[in-house]
Order: sequence, then C-alpha cells, then structure tokens
Amino acid sequence: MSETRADLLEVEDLSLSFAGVKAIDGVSFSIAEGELFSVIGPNGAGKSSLFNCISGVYAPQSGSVRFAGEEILGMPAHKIAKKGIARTFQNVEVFPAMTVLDNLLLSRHNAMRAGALENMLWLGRSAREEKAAVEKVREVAALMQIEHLADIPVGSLPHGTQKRIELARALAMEPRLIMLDEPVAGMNHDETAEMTETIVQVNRDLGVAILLVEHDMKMVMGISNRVCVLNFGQRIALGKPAEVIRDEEVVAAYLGAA
Ligand SMILES: Nc1ncnc2c1ncn2[C@@H]1O[C@H](COP(=O)(O)OP(=O)(O)OP(=O)(O)O)[C@@H](O)[C@H]1O
Repeated sequence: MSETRADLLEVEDLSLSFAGVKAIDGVSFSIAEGELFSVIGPNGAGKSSLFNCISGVYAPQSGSVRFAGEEILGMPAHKIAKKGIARTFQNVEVFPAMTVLDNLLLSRHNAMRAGALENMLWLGRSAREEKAAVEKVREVAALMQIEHLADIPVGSLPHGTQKRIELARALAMEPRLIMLDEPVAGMNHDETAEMTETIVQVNRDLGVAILLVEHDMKMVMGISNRVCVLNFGQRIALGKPAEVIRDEEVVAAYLGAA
C-alpha cells in the first residue's frame, strides 16, 4: 500500500457511553483510500460500538467522523450508506425468502434511489436503467462466485454462502468503503479461506477500502495493511500487523482476556 494515499475515513476523538459505561473512549484513527484496515480487541473492547457509530446506528456523545472530507456523524444510517459506506452484520442480514439476485438488486436500489416506496415498487425506472442494474449485480455475483445461485431463495443456502451474499449485497451498492463485522464468524476452515481470499480480491481488484472487525487473529494479521487494537474502549495500539502483534500492551490485553 502506498503511504501517500488520501484519507477516506477520519475518526477523531470519538466517545460513546451507555449509562456511565464508556464503550468508546476518545478513539482516533484514519483509513486511507483503498486500505484494508482492521480493528481488533478482546470481548467488550468497543469494536461493535465503533462500527455502529460510523454507520449511523449509535449517536456518540463527542468526536468526529469524516468520510471523504465530509462530517457524517449525526447523519441517518441510510444517508451514510448513500455516501458510499456499506456494511455487513455479525448475524447474517439478508431477505431469506427472496432470491439471491433480488437481494442484490434491492440493496443496489436502496443505495441508489430516493424514496423508500419507489425502492420497493421500482416505480418510474426505465427498462434500460433496470437492465443496467441487473448487469451490475450479475457482475458482482460473478466476482463473489454466487452467479449460479442467482434464482435460488437465500434462506435455503448454507450459512457460509449467505455470508458471501451479504458481502455481495454490500458490493452491489458500489461503495468506497465496506465495513465487515466478523465476516468469517461461524465458518469452517474452507469457507474461511475462501472468504478471506474474496475480501483480499475485493480490496485489491476493486480498490474498495475495507474496515474489518474480526476475532480470527490469523486472518486479520495475514491480510491487513494496518491494525488498530481497542481495549476497554481505548485505542492501545495502531500499526502494521507485525508491529501490533509484538506490542506489550496488546499481548497483555489478550492474555488478560484469556
Ligand atoms: N446497547 C448497549 N447498551 C449498554 N451497553 C452496551 C451496549 N452495547 C455495548 N455496550 C457495552 O459497551 C462495551 C463495548 O461493547 P461492544 O459490543 O462494542 O464490544 P465488542 O468489542 O464489539 O465486543 P465483542 O467482541 O464481544 O462483540 C461493553 O462494555 C458493552 O457491555
């Protein structure tokens, strides 16, 4: 990764409390355009809270989150998504009764269109526009190697495949940043290896920046450009994987949590 790339996401002095419990305590970091950046930390360190602040689900008490130079803190989640930040969830969030193709199309329409009703009914869309949308989501499906499943209801597919579909839904929005919340959780060895390769491919070939939260340390250390470590809501380390893994405070935090 070049060191000269511009910052895409800038998180500054972010703090979030729940009834006196500091879930995030003055955290700052930035992610460069096209970077693969991971956030790790023991259980309860604040990783999910951080995700939820950036994507507009939680409203932190203080701090700033800028995306492509624009303050996004306080914006509703759907507006943040439209700005170019897509996310996946710890638990698979797909529409199980809908086909793979329709799941991808709906995600794309939600990102591109204005009104919710119009999204649902696809009103006023020209046939050409619709054709372009189908072409785009088929392209994404091919990249994610789920093209052959296009007409199958998502709910009937295995967990690992549903996780891939969730990532494909995020990609269908053509984001500049994808936030992945434990993308290999619950996957077996082969599924994990496949998903890891896909994440690297999406980052490298599409140039999409990735913010990854994951407990699988081997995966994180193997693919990240930089890693940020949280403990009790605070940033205790930030750097290249080889630096972070040797950091005394990081080692102590993980041993303490073991
Ligand atoms: N909705 C909430 N209400 C109250 N406290 C919360 C809420 N969400 C998180 N917390 C608290 O904030 C702290 C950080 O939690 P968070 O879920 O962000 O950690 P995490 O690093 O994602 O943990 P895990 O790895 O277990 O998912 C914890 O002390 C947690 O109990």
